[in-house]
Amino acid sequence: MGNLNKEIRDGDHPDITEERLKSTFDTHKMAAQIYNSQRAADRRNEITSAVLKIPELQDIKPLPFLSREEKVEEAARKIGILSEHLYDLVNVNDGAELYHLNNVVIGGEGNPLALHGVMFIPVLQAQATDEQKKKWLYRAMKREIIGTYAQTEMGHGSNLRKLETTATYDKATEEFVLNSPTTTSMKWWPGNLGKSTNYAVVVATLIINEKDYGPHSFMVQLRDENTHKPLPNIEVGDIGPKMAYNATDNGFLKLNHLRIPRTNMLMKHVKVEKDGTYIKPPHAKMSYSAMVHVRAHMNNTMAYFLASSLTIAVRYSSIRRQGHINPKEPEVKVLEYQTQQHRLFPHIARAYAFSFAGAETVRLYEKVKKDMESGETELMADLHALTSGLKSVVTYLTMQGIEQARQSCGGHGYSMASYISEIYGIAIGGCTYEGENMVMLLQLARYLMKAAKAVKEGKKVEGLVGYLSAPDNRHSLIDRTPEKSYDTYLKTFEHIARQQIFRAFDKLEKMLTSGLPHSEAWNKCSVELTRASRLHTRLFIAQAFARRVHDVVDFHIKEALDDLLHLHLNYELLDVASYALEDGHLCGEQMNFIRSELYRSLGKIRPNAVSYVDAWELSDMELRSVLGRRDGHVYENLYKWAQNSSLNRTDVLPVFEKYLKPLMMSARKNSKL
Ligand SMILES: CC/C=C\C/C=C\C/C=C\C/C=C\C/C=C\C/C=C\CCCCC(=O)SCCNC(=O)CCNC(=O)[C@H](O)C(C)(C)COP(=O)(O)OP(=O)(O)OC[C@H]1O[C@@H](n2cnc3c(N)ncnc32)[C@H](O)[C@@H]1OP(=O)(O)O
Ligand SMILES: Cc1cc2nc3c(=O)[nH]c(=O)nc-3n(C[C@H](O)[C@H](O)[C@H](O)COP(=O)(O)OP(=O)(O)OC[C@H]3O[C@@H](n4cnc5c(N)ncnc54)[C@H](O)[C@@H]3O)c2cc1C
Repeated sequence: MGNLNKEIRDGDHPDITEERLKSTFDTHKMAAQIYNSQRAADRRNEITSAVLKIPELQDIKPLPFLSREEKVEEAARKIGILSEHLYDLVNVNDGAELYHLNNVVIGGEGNPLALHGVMFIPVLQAQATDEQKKKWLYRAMKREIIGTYAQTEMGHGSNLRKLETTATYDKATEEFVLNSPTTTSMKWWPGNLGKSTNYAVVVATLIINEKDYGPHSFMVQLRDENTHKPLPNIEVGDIGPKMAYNATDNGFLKLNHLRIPRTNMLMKHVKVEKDGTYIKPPHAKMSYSAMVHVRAHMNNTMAYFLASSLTIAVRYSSIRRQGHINPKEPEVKVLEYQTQQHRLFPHIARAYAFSFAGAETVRLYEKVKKDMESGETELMADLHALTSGLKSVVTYLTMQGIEQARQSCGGHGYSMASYISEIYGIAIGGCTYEGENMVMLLQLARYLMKAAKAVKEGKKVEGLVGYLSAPDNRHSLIDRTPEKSYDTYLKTFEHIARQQIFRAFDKLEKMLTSGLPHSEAWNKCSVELTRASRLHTRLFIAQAFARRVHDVVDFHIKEALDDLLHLHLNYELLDVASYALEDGHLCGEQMNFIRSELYRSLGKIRPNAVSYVDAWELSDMELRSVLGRRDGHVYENLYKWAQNSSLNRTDVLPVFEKYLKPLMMSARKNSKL
């Protein structure tokens, strides 16, 4: 039998090899859990190996040394080369393969086709008629045209019903007139809108006979297909540098009474007839499908960002030696410190948890997508509630985890050589895009309040909120849990979520009964409501993790995942325990039990720490991190990396002659006086 950890190679740093030799599980088999099948895990590695053989696809230099213009150009250059090799490298119908190829070759900072694949094609697939698909979708798939999804405006992103861009139907010419009447009505933010795309699905408020029908989707050609010049009545450009994503040209768009044919409205589910008759869709929110698509996939992309930063931090922590635990022994790896373990290991568990919750979400999303094709919309509300909560909780916890990973690398974590700050910048965009987190938590809260009302009225609720009708114990039995049975833990999470959901519900009801209008009462309860949404979502994540561990067959993988789950449940419970202490569901003694289980878990995870992150099988090319190098040879490569700095091109910079020398000369002269 070979090594269980598949990353071991001759010549690696002995400290990291020592870690890998301790692995109790096969890291490639674990990758099959993370990526949902052995085949998917194999394909990732095959794609990486194939990419490594194509010299033109390698980074010209480390990305942090590129200017914004160079980043945009470099991403576009690679997209060009990739298109020559695409069909040899991946199955183009497999989103996960495409996503992986993008991460390896280009990375997370963006590329000219990012929104084309993530939103433009999905919105056409879901909302275009067959005729419209023939006209645009197939051309888009062949990349004859490049598009984006232009919804957010300078003045409105969250509140779609107040979008100011109008699409007014002109019956006489059978056209829509698209107009941005104010500065705040300009589209502002859409990815790749600024410079790369020549088409966009524009979301605008539909007006027929002066009646407002709310947001609808329209296909708009922005630029000439040959010259790429903006078409008449269109102003378009880049919105400038951002915290991260700077290889992406997020853009603005002003439409000046632009006329488009009636048939450019996406009409699979909703229609405007020639005479202006409006035929409503089977479900009012069907046109929100592109957002739900991204939200459903965000658990996995966030898990990936979190796992990337943890891979960097854990590998580095295994070669970084500083300080002593036993003064008679050599300096220890910083990974030996309990504080370092507590800082990193719970986030490793979260990355796994998000990936497992993500797999369940994508399954539900695929089902709802299929249902919608035949006009069936029953599960749309469930999916919207689930993805709204997960999107918010997962992005927020990912942000926390990445920042802990950065800090755990000390000073070198702050250098772009770690690349963690870039990953952080990219990931935290997710707290905002696809629905600002608070706004989305409040969407889930609407669903939870409906369920709570039903339960109060004596009705039985099922599915994701089924636990609200289930029997509850007055006191948690957590310290009477047999090993490897997590039922009592999950019951405690259920109790906490249930209590908070009913607390918010009762508060809201009381205000409504006192005569407060619903929207005001809602606002006054909104902090409690968002807490309810978070706790419900964290319960779902814990349940999804437990369901996955339950289903695993391989003994060693199951055991390793079980250790992570144990850590996860204890850590997360401590984080939310105040809710259960308030009503005596948990007592002080049980808190001590949870804490001691948590510390025991850290020790259990420690020998496998490097293997848990190695199992994500993130290559050096995609990590783009000196600290996270697979071989552990960090220090000599940090020095090499710094040589890329343009400041090192000459020994003396012109600023010396210009500013520093006069400053010092004058100081010296003055001190002689
Ligand atoms: C590992 C990965 C493998 C493969 C990857 C494969 C593919 C990759 C796919 C995705 C990639 C993932 C990540 C991306 C990576 C990089 C990201 C790059 C770019 C980022 C792109 C970002 C793009 C954007 O940001 S687009 C703009 C997004 N904007 C928003 O989200 C706006 C938020 N606001 C809203 O959504 C709405 O305004 C609202 C929902 C808040 C309110 O809507 P509305 O005003 O219409 O509400 P009401 O009329 O009051 O109605 C409320 C009722 O409607 C129900 N509702 C709302 N929405 C839905 C829905 N979608 N479905 C069902 N029901 C819905 C709601 O529940 C209310 O119902 P109730 O009964 O009345 O309570
Ligand atoms: C990296 C990035 C990429 C993006 N890409 C795209 C894209 O491709 N296409 C596109 O169309 N858009 C895109 N966007 C825009 C993005 O979708 C919006 O910025 C996002 O939906 C938030 O809306 P907003 O900016 O209006 O926030 P605001 O709503 O102005 O948020 C400001 C504050 O107000 C609060 N708030 C607002 N409404 C409520 C409420 N009802 N209740 C309680 N609190 C509230 C929020 O919680 C927040 O704290 C992108 C944004 C980013 C950062």
